[in-house]
Amino acid sequence: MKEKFSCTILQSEALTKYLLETSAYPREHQQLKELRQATVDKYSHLSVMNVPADEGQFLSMLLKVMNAKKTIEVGVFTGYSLLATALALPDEAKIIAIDPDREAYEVGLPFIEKAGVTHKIQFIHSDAVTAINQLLLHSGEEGTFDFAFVDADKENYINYHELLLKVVKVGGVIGYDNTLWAGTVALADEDLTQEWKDKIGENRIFLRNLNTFLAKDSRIELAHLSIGDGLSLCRRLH
Ligand SMILES: C[S@@+](CC[C@H](N)C(=O)[O-])C[C@H]1O[C@@H](n2cnc3c(N)ncnc32)[C@H](O)[C@@H]1O
Repeated sequence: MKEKFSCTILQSEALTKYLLETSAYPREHQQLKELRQATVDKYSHLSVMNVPADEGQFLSMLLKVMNAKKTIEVGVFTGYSLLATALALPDEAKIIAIDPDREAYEVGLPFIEKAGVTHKIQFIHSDAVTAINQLLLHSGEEGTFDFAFVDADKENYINYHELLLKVVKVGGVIGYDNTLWAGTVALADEDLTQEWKDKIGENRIFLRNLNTFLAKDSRIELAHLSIGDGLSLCRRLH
């Protein structure tokens, strides 16, 4: 039987709604709420690109437990995960945020400003491979970042991995978002309707390749989580 298209990887849409409405939305920061709503108003169905509130809260807790002070964000869009990160980090923190789409970032910027965390963020208007290479060549900051969050072009995740393993310190963590790609990484081609195929494109294949690669990579400790749309956490070992 062909699967019906759904962005949730939980058992049902109702369970996703329950989780968000019971535990996540009541604790969501006011500026995160407003940023999410502004994203829906401006981008309608593309607003699903924001990480969901429960994942934002997970990232926030992880960063605090790690005592993170320096992070890099690859793929910003309107900045939901960026704002969640900026709110979690201490005042002296530094976040490098990279995206070739400045317009989307500017949709979220008023909420980042209202939250009083703009001073922690350095936005780089660029594709991330170029920007990270520049950072590695010129900044002297190689191996100094506590955390990297990647939520961008899926075909480049494997390239980001090589670069970011140089950017994060030993013991630092890289998070790759969407690594279960709405559950489609587990489906055979014949299980996919045309609607699914149109929506998921080739990303399912890129992410499958990434998942297989990360599972074998002895340079990292891996935790592949079924939160949001799948989140792979990679801790640099040496
Ligand atoms: C899923 S959205 C990020 C959503 C964000 N994490 C949030 O919670 O709002 C993906 C973003 O990746 C960006 N992107 C695409 N190609 C990129 C590249 N080569 N380098 C950096 N960012 C890229 C897109 O412009 C888009 O804004």
